[in-house]
Amino acid sequence: MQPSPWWQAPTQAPSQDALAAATQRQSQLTKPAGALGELEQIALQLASLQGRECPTLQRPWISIFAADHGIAAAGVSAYPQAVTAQMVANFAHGGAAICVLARQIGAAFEVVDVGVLSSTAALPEVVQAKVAPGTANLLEAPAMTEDQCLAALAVGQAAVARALAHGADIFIGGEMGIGNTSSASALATIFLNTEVVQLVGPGTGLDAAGVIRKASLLSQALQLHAARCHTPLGALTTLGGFEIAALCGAYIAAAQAGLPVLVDGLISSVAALAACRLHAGVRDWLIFGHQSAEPAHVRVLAELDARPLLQLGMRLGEGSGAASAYPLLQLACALHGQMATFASAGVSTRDA
Ligand SMILES: Cc1cc2ncn([C@H]3O[C@H](COP(=O)(O)O)[C@@H](O)[C@H]3O)c2cc1C
Ligand SMILES: O=C(O)c1cccnc1
Repeated sequence: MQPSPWWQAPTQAPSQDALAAATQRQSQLTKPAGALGELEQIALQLASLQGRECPTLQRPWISIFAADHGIAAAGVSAYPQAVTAQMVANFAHGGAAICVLARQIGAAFEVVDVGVLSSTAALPEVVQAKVAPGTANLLEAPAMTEDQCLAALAVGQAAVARALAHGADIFIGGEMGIGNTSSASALATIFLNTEVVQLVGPGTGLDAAGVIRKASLLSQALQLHAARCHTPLGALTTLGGFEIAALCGAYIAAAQAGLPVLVDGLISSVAALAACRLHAGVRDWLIFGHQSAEPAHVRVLAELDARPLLQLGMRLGEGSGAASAYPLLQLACALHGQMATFASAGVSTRDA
């Protein structure tokens, strides 16, 4: 008998005792019950994930997974495929939006080549983990083989191991891959059991005609591959990108290690949905940073029963929405841990 794969191993269980203690504490803080809204919920979730009444966050970690997509050859992006590798260099040199955000929030930052078409080996800052130089064009063939998909999942697992070795207390995954809104929309179509035209959007900035063409191409690809997409792993293998599979593997590994995850936009959320379909225990460990302007995101978030913290009209990826939401998590922890109680401050309670 084959041993079970690592990604099926148990995830950690959030602490119900810590949740109860944090809920009790929150009821005593000097504010009307519920008045801090989602910040209260975030503090409670983090308490249950960290197993203590008063959670803190000090060491955020960001891994950006970069990979190319064969379907980019069909002109489904507003930008050329070469931008993937060019942006990897930009990440390595600290010039991308996520690099600025990482510095602002004091996050450790790495970029991982999990499948960029050209070599990134000349950039010493880039973690070399290339599964293959880009996926196949899913208009013609499955994006990857199952072995490649498993290898990409393991690239995410290895990133979480580096985060843990660093002492990270929250994991942010990001992605870079021209064409990956196509891959993500196709995957979401399968996971949401809907029509691709309901989900497809402009990505980097297609015009209306471009979006219609993208939907039509993806609809063809989904017809071609329908028989392969009946299992979560089959769908991920057939329609995914290497960076999406790596994010998926990272989310599973984080949940197994008890490391909270802050999820980014559409592409990251599709990877999170794939992770939850592969392993339902992942969901407890996910916090959702923002709702992207890419139209499919709101649907994917609803499927995950997620309430994102921010809605800023961002549609970048790279982990940027998650990194932007991180300061709110810190504020939630500070409020929860530092506010006075009704008793300590001598403030009358509601029923007094
Ligand atoms: C300069 C530049 C920087 C980016 N950073 C993230 N993306 C984002 O855009 C891509 C997905 O959109 P589509 O499917 O339309 O290609 C991904 O690489 C994503 O991370 C970028 C895109 C560009 C052009
Ligand atoms: O929401 C995202 O992750 C996103 C949207 C558009 C382009 N790239 C990423």
